[in-house]
Amino acid sequence: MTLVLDSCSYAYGRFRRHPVLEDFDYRLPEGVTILLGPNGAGKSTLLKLAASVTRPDTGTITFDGAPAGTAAYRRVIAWMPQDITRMRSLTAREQVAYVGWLKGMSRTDAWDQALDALRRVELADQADTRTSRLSGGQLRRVGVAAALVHSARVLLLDEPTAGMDPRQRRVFRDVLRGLSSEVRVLMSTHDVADLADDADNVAVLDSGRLLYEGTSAGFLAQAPADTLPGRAAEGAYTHLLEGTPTH
Ligand SMILES: Nc1ncnc2c1ncn2[C@@H]1O[C@H](COP(=O)(O)OP(=O)(O)OP(=O)(O)O)[C@@H](O)[C@H]1O
Repeated sequence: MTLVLDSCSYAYGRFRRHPVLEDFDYRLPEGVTILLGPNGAGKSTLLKLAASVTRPDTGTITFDGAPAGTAAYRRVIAWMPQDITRMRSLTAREQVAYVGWLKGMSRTDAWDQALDALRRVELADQADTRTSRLSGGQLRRVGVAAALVHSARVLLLDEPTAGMDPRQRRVFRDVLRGLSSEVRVLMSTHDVADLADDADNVAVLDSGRLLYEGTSAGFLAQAPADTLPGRAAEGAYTHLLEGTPTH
């Protein structure tokens, strides 16, 4: 029972001849999977397709048989976009509750769970602050809270730790560790070293192709023998990219 992309292709409007993803197959494994890849590799596009905010040109996306775009699918999938919108007149709690309501929660549940989700990312003290007044890092925590509010089965997080200070990164990692084992996470990041150790799985995307997909241990084992201690994740990532003709 998971998120499955089957033979998906997608190209942006004016660039039909250059699809970002072509005949792309992916099955989200259990646990936390980090999605790595250089700028422009297609990570955000993949996450947007999986979140059903964008439809593939061809191919299918399903969760437990429910097609992307249906209410049943949207209810179990949470998405944190790379650029979180500041809903100007809304407070942090209202913005998180609004996402919960859009996902089918009752107003009361969404309101209650919003505060709980803000607590989990240590932002409860800013619950009544308008999102237009929050810092960039605080806004990302609102984004994480919004992904947590409706108890989704799959969290799709686009660079969730970008702009967070080191303490908040740690809080975020604790949030990941505290998730139920039934929740699967796919999150893009450029923080290879930070997260490869915490993730169960790693996927490396380059020019719309998966260069690696497997366990974190298998990923770290890709590092060349002369990699400096503590640099295995960076070594593995660089090695995988350098092994392709485009780099
Ligand atoms: N709205 C858009 N219109 C046209 N092309 C786009 C659009 N968004 C992304 N692209 C192109 O699609 C490709 C993949 O972009 P995408 O944002 O998915 O990459 P990414 O791996 O998330 O990159 P980054 O690490 O910089 O966030 C890039 O070539 C990008 O220029």
